[in-house]
Amino acid sequence: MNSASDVLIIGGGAVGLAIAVELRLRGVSVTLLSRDFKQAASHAAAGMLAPYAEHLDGPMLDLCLQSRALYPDWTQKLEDLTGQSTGYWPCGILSLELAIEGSSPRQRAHLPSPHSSPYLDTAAIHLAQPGLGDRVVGGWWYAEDGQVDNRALTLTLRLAAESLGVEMHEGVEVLGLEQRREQVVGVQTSAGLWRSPHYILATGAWSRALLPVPVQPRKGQMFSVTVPSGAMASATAELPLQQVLYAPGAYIVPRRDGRIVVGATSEPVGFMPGNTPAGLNELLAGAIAVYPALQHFPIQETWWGFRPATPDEMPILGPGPCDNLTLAVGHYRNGILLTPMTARLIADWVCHQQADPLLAAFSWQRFQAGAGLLPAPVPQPPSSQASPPPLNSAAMIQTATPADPISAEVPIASTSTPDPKLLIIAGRKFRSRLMTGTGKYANFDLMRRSIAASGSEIVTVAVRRVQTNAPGHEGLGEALDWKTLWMLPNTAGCKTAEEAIRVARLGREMAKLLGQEDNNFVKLEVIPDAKYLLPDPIGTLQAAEQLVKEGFAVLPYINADPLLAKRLEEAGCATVMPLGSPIGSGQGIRNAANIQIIIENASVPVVVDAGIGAPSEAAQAMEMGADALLINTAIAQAQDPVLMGHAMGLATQAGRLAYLSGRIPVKSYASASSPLTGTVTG
Ligand SMILES: Cc1cc2nc3c(=O)[nH]c(=O)nc-3n(C[C@H](O)[C@H](O)[C@H](O)COP(=O)(O)OP(=O)(O)OC[C@H]3O[C@@H](n4cnc5c(N)ncnc54)[C@H](O)[C@@H]3O)c2cc1C
Ligand SMILES: CC(=O)[C@@H](O)[C@H](O)COP(=O)(O)O
Repeated sequence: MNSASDVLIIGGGAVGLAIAVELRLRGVSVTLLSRDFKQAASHAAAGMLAPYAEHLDGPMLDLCLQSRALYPDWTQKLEDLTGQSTGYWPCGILSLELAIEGSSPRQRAHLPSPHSSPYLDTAAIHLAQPGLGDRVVGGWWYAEDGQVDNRALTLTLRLAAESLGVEMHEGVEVLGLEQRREQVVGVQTSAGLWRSPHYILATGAWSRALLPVPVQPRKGQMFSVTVPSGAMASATAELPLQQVLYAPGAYIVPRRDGRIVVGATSEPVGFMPGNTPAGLNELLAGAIAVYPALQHFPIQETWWGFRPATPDEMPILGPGPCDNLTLAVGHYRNGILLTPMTARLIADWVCHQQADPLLAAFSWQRFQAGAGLLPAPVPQPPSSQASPPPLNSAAMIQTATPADPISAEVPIASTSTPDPKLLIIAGRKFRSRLMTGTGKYANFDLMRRSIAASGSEIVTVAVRRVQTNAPGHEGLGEALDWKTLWMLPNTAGCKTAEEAIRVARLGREMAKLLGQEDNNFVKLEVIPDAKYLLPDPIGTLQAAEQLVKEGFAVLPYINADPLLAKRLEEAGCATVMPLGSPIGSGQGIRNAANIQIIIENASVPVVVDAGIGAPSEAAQAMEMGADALLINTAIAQAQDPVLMGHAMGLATQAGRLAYLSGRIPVKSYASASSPLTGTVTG
């Protein structure tokens, strides 16, 4: 076992390194473990310091402005410590407005300036920056924004950390945090167990592997060119670009050493590595439109990186869910800019347990409760009308009252960490992870009470059957309270992509008519096969691509095919919904291995849909790491649907909590529960 210093930092990107330096300067001993410096977003970034050009607002703007203000002294201090340049350059940023192709540039209206920065019209902007393309019709001059050479900065931070005596271990991967009650008691790593009094998580886009924080990778591709000597302004041998050009299609960041860095795509493709022709094409076209001379500059390098994105695009900073765990993750697009302020705030917290008021807006707990939630997430004990069989109440997990729904996520007697993560689909937040159906119920009253008992917030409705008043569906649209439930129109009954697209559009209208104006969700089912009700993968992909283009949040029902799931995710689907076994079969999870692969690779929520027959199977899917479930037949056709709804709701929660807790490994042999040594003989 390795005994670390006062503080153990996990992650050696700019954020982890800067915190290490700041803590050492305050006399704290620090160990830093990092898997791979080269994979860090800090290495891949463009290094813009752009709170204005990025159009930030609220507490995020405050944080970024304070961080930008720290940059001159902070970089000077690092340069004094190491003798190395950070490439900090307060060069200003020109944020450009482009005419839409085909429209008259003169007719293009511009947005008001967000920070009373000067707007430059067409003539002024071409004067301010010679060589701009014809499509540039104006823009804002943000004199206080600038840049730092992020690679030079991270190198300088590493040298500073080393020279200050930070114990750094590059190439060490942290595999898991060992938690006991509200304490981290150690970290399991590729180089053994480490213990420390305090831990800081600074693992960027990879944070979710260690803690269930809502951080997702958002890939960005980049390239760089070098300015050829012939392109220097001849009289002065000056570089042709002296400021950052920030445009909708691409940004262009000239470095002082003659490189020009161009970025960046923004792709929700998980951790898929590599530059792609489409990505580079997008950047090349965007950059050449802004600054045409660039098309003749030799390409120097192409690369990519993963931004750590949170649902609200703000970082997660400050105390974590354990007493001795501090979080500094999720800096998304502005982590280089936010590095000095993050280091200062985190060091204040660790050294003095002093939380700057600004930190409140960046707490991990903001994802636990609050805005955007529908109000009925708790599985409700069945009402007296449901005539439940006698239950041993002492054996039941207690649930909270409806007035306290969030606490019901955790069994009351438990000391485990509550699930900090909401289910987020297409930006909409839900507390319940169980979706339910509306078919096959004996009557609407039973349906309403079963859904309420399950705690489900998302309820799917077969658009075609409602529209045609199919048996059991007459008046179904009006039978549920859509003020408290979120409608998921589905395309059941559609055999082809074309039909499904048509029905999805009808579903959107139906949701509107029933009061959900902003509901763009559709559960996409393309099912040509009546016997097994298996979905058509090709038709599903085709329909999904079209519906995504039309602005739908598409939740496709699929066989558990990992490659198809990835293709659908790449096409922009909001979830993937692999079936456990055929619809209504009650066979449970018959394809666990493939569902596991889908879960491991998905960056969108994975909803296990269809075939679940019993609560143990619901729990099984959630224990595997599914984000949510959809269950219809097992509830609607149970002998007591209301009671079964309740059971399924609890099983979904139990499975989720078990997944978050981390189950013990399966072993071939027994291991005694009490010590084998030191026992009394006789
Ligand atoms: C293409 C691109 C352009 C960008 N441009 C800008 C910009 O212009 N301006 C700006 O301010 N920001 C920009 N960003 C965002 C910025 O780069 C990030 O927000 C910031 O670098 C995050 O820093 P970090 O230290 O938190 O994470 P990272 O730099 O990603 O570092 C995380 C480190 O943790 C390590 N790690 C992860 N898991 C483990 C584990 N289990 N065990 C051990 N080590 C682990 C990783 O190996 C990595 O070294 C850009 C990002 C990208 C990808
Ligand atoms: C209602 C619905 O969408 C079903 O088609 C879904 O697939 C659930 O399947 P089970 O009825 O097997 O739970």
